[in-house]
Amino acid sequence: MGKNGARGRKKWNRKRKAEEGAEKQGKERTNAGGYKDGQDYAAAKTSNPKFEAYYSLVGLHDTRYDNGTFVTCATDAEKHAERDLFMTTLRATLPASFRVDRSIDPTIQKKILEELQEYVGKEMEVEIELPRRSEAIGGKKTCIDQGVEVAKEEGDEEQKTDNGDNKSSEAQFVKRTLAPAKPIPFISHNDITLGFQLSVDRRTLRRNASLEPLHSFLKIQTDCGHITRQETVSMIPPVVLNAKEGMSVLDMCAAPGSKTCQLLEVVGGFTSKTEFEPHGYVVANDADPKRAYMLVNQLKRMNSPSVYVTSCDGQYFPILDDKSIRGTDKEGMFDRVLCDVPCSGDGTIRKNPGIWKNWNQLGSLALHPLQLSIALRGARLTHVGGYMVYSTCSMNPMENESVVAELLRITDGSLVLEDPRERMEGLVARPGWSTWRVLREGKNRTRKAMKDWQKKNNKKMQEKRKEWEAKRAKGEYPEPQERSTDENGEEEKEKFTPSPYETIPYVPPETWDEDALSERTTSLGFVEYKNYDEVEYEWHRRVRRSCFPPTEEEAKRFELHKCLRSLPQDMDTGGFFVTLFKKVKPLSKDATERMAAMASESRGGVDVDADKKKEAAADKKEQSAKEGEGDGDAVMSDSPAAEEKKSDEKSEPEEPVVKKAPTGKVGQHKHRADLGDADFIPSDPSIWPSIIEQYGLPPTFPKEQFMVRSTGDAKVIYFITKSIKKELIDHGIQNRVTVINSGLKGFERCSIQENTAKYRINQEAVQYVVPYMTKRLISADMDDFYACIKDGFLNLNTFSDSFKKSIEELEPGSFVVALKGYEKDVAKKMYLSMWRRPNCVNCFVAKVEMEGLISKMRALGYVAKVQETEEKDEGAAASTA
Ligand SMILES: C[S@@+](CC[C@H](N)C(=O)[O-])C[C@H]1O[C@@H](n2cnc3c(N)ncnc32)[C@H](O)[C@@H]1O
Repeated sequence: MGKNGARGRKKWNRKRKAEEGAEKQGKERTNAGGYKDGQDYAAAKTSNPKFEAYYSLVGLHDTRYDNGTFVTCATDAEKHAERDLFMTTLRATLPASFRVDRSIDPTIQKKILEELQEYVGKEMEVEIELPRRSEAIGGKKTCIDQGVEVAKEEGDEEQKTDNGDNKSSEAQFVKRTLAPAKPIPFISHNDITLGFQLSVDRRTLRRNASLEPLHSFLKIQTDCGHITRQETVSMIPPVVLNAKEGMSVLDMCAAPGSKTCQLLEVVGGFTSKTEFEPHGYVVANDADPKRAYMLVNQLKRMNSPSVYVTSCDGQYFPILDDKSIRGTDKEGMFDRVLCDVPCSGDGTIRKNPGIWKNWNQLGSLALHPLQLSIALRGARLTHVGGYMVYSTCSMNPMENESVVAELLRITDGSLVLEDPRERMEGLVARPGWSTWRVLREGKNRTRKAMKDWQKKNNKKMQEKRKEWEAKRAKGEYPEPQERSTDENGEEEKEKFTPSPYETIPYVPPETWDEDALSERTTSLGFVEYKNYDEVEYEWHRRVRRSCFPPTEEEAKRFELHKCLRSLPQDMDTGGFFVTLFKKVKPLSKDATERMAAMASESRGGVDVDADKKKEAAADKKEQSAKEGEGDGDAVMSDSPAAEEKKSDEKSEPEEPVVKKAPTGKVGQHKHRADLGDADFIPSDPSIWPSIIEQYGLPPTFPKEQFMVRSTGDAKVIYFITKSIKKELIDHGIQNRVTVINSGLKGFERCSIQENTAKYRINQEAVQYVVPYMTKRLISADMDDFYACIKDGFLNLNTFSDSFKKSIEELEPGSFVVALKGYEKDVAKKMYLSMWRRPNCVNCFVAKVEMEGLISKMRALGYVAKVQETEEKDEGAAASTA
């Protein structure tokens, strides 16, 4: 592992730690620059000369939106306007957006949408706190000001107080009218729009007293899984993937999991009314086990058994295809594969202002091979006839079109691009590029080197800037500096010659003439290559052949215009890139070999070698021990080396068979039973007779689907869906990847149950047990059901006589209460896991689920008695007044 790789990993780790820390404390994310979401935007530098010069040269501002299509800018003025729009949008705060879960019960969904309309369907009068230091950067208004201005231009009087010279640290407020939320038409189901984009950012939503009712409504609905707060562009890849109920989906780089949730809502749905459990599933994988654990937390609120969370390097995700899986002999394991790969993320600059400071073109070049390798593995894992989506939140062609083009080149006709635009109403996305320029930064300046240099050159730099500003005021632009050379005529690498353009704010190009733009990038230390032959030998690992644009003939064949490329100004979002591939035939042997070679070459932030070496040693040991035994790994052939081994049993494989795909940090979390490599195994048969007897479960009860983790003392029994068990677990996936989590808790052992079985029913999977229960299941009307949804000991006298009587007939211990009329409605899940004590009962339901149940009851038309009385009192008071 090179020095840079290690440094890169450290940076990733720091970022992850910050995210995870925030997640733990229930706080929002902190970005690399140390700014919290929305915090102190005004203080963040929203300019970066290299970023701006690079994107101006590569042609980011060369197209504009005109009457529903994108056209090439014909004049410099049009390019200027495009650039201005781009920069202004990047400096404005990002509107908050969310979507309503499409899989929830239609009655509940309708009620949520009605309540939402009351909050966001009309203009809202709010008081907005202006940023404390809102002095404009480069003469522009600050983000918050602009965000509000978009909603409505009024109250300029009040605004002046803060936009002028006022640098007071007192909070200042202005009254504003916010525009209604914008529907996101392509986030819909059964012709009902389920996605919304607000006219305020998340920070304003959180901190504004007048928006508190909306904020707490969104919070409660989010906690109980009815609403997901997600960026608009992040919702696009799952829609493009077009998964259906019952399908198998692989999310290769899934954490923190917003897209996994979206996919799960679709595939985890029921295909028929007679089904007890969903047939489809999502395998959510992430190389970093810690992030995979974050994902598990995120998915908890969905209460879905249809997800299987794994942790392995996506480049090594095991290939288990077998004729018996889903009854097909076609290549591939999954109907749909999402490759939302790690990327430089410059499309997220609006919510991560630290990127302004840290943006670096070398990052994109470094990620290119890893992205390609993950996508190639994804292609191999996709069923013939299935679809794969490749997406990034980067605007850089090195991470986007160049990866797509190389993928098409390697797979040589197995993959074709499809254009999803037609079925995505309201989506504004530019065509992908068929050609682009390849540049690299001259030197990877570390932050420390930059700081040292700045310290050293501070005075000099200031003089230069003054000189340059004076020239700029006169309308003259300085000539680029001569590069300093040493006595041998070699460029002096350690001395940084300040570029006249390396100032903040960056000044837009005076002319869009290519030479002038090129001069700017050169002066900022970029080197441009016309073709791969020009790349210096020492740069071959960074600037790959695959970074270069396709030939004319290839470009015609590849149809890269079908890729979706959206810039922030197009829909007032972040920037994104999405491509839809259809797999039309199996990959060639050549492509499969390239895939294996690429994976072993790429380092991608995962110490693949260390694990492979360990595996190789273990394999050797095992192989010699098992000499003479059959090949136990036959079903799970993976690398070409393994396949070769099968076809030629006698020859030694050139590469050892990798048994378990490497993860980011194997072994770090072994102390946690819910992490690490604790597989799902069948439960001990001796526990079942008492459970069956206690809850009156019939012989049809699927005991084999109730499994335990292989470590620990099997305190919890998990419900695993039939398809996850049959298609993944029974096919040995656990031997090949670290399994983080799956299923829902079905039964939990308890010590206080004296007379009855030792296992109580857990609320998580109660809906998969209730349909089989013939004992200890009682029904309650709305009032009694509502009375049960409380913390602590509930006195039996709080219930109606008939319900009290049903409870009294039960022996102490675990039982379930079902809402009358909904006993068989598994999808609504109006069930409560309860505990009977001598004179009282307890409800074993988590607080967030309690809130969800109450909100479902409201949707079903229930008005709680207390609330009814309060409403009556309020009505009476109003009429007296
Ligand atoms: C862009 S994020 C994914 C975002 C996610 N799809 C979502 O919607 O929330 C990229 C993820 O890829 C993971 N990653 C990095 N290298 C990987 C690899 N080689 N294989 C699989 N995952 C990887 C990172 O840990 C990170 O969580």
